[in-house]
Amino acid sequence: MAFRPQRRLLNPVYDDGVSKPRVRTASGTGNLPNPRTISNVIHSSKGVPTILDHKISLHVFQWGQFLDHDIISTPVSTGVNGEELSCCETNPVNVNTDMCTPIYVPNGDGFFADGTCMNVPRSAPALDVNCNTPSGPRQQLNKITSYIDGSNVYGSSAAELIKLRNPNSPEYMAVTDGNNLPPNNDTSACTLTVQGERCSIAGDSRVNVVPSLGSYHTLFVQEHNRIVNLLKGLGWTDPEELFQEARKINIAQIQHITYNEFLSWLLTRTVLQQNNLIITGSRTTYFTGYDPTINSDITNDFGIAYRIGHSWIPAQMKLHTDFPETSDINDPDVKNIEDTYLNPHMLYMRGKTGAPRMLKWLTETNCPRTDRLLEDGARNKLFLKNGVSFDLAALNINRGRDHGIPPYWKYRTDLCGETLADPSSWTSLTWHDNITIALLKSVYQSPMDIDLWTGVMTESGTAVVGPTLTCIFLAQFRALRNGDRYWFERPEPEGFSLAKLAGIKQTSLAAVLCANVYDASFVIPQNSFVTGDPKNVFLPCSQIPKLDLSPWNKLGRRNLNTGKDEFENKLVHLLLEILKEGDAVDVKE
Ligand code: HEM
Ligand SMILES: [Ca+2]
Repeated sequence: MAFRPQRRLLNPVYDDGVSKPRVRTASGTGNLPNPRTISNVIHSSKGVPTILDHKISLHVFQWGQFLDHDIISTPVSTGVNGEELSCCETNPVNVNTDMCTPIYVPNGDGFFADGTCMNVPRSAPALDVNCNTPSGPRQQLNKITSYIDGSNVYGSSAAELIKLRNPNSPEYMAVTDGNNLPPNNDTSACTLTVQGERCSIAGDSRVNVVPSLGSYHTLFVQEHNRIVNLLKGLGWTDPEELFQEARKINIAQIQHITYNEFLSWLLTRTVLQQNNLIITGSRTTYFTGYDPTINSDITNDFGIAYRIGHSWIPAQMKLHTDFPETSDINDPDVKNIEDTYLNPHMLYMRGKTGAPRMLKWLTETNCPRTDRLLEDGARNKLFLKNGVSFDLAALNINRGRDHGIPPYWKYRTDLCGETLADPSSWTSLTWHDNITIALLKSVYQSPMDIDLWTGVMTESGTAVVGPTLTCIFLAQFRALRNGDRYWFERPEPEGFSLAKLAGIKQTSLAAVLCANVYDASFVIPQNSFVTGDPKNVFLPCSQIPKLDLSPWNKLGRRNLNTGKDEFENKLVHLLLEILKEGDAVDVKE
């Protein structure tokens, strides 16, 4: 259900105990550093060329954001008619601190002019059922469903979904201009460049933020329609049944890819294994970890910490260009990211083939390294329009304080079980290297003041992300699987039969890309996230294991696809299952 309050891993720390943003230092003397100052000192990539991670592709970046948009969207305060608030008062003491938390840029910034103020409304407070302010500390909302349920594709409510389905053939999701997303009639939802371009609608309202995100939304709408066609070929006819089953399969794929590929890289398979979060290769067992008492709601703390993905934002967006094609010199295939925010133009370029070209570019390009640095296009030029822009790092730090998120060290002790002899000593920062500690020291009065986002962005360790972030992630991703009644590895009717489940477990991001954007002969890394690993083989799309829908066959004795006898098919299927089972690496839950 959408519009539920976010849960918390730790109790909030507000300035007045209940609502005012955290502003004071741990020692009680003076205020915390300005978020823009922290951003300049810790998160600036000025003068540092982007360091790419040669092991991973930009699908890590794009899956990361797409997943974020399935599980969390925090609404902000608005005026009575939903209009944007103006939070930047000339005199900061006049700021309405219930609804506003503007960032006043300190003078001599180097990028923003003296006197610049970033207009930042506070996240809206959750009200009780009578729309009154509840007693106790201020809580924030999630306006989408926390479950990984493809709400970014299908919407978070029946009312949203109806606008996204094809009204004439309701088994399909609506598409426009061939394969683009349906138009948003509100043309202010994005900036349009050329006649004929449209802002899009999708299951999540942030679809227009960057074109690569739009290309992912397109991919999963297309994938829905492709599954519908496959089911039709297997004898499915009822439009509603077709829609619901295709949706269920599409969501199952998203869940599978998230845990089996994305999280397997981010947290490592070993950590997933230790925490019972591995999707087993088993073809004979269901997932039995479902616990109806677990609340899967997104946690506020996770919503701040998962912004680690802002480190993966690339400096530029690009379209794949086929050899010997050349780019249009007046409208090149590569653009700085600040020229692509809330602008779908790239998706409309080259005869509206932008979406598949962008997806191909994501496959063939390395992702920026997971570190504390943000590209200039995100840290100085976020949402640049008419000379006004934002700093995404400063926004993250500021948002954490708006939500009363406790400082970083509290998560180490109170959530992750570390014992710190003296959290006020800089030597307590065991997960930080010396250079980073020196930088933190130059801006924060005490290690007990370090904001959660900055703390986890600067942590190092042996894995991709540091131990505290791993601990926060595990708490969330455990809840998202173990508390989901509709988790795809559960038996029917919520989940699937074992045969169907085995068919779903064949899928991967590569398989979805092969089915929708590449030719059968295209050679793709089998795991399209972790492209630079020698163990990861490259295969032509025709040989990439793919979603196997044969267990969905509703046809009588003859399968129209193969012309084979159904009984014969079943026998072959059973034999294959037995053979596969023999070599499957099976971890019993
Ligand atoms: C070009 C790409 C991206 C842009 C422009 C972008 C921009 C933003 C902005 C403007 C916010 C709200 C900031 C605030 O006022 O608090 C935000 C929130 C967030 N971002 Fe990103 N982001 C991008 C990519 C990513 C990626 C790759 C991830 C994760 C892998 C991510 C995770 C999040 C999360 C978890 C939130 C909090 C969402 C909420 O609570 O509503 N973002 N992002
Ligand atoms: Ca969701």
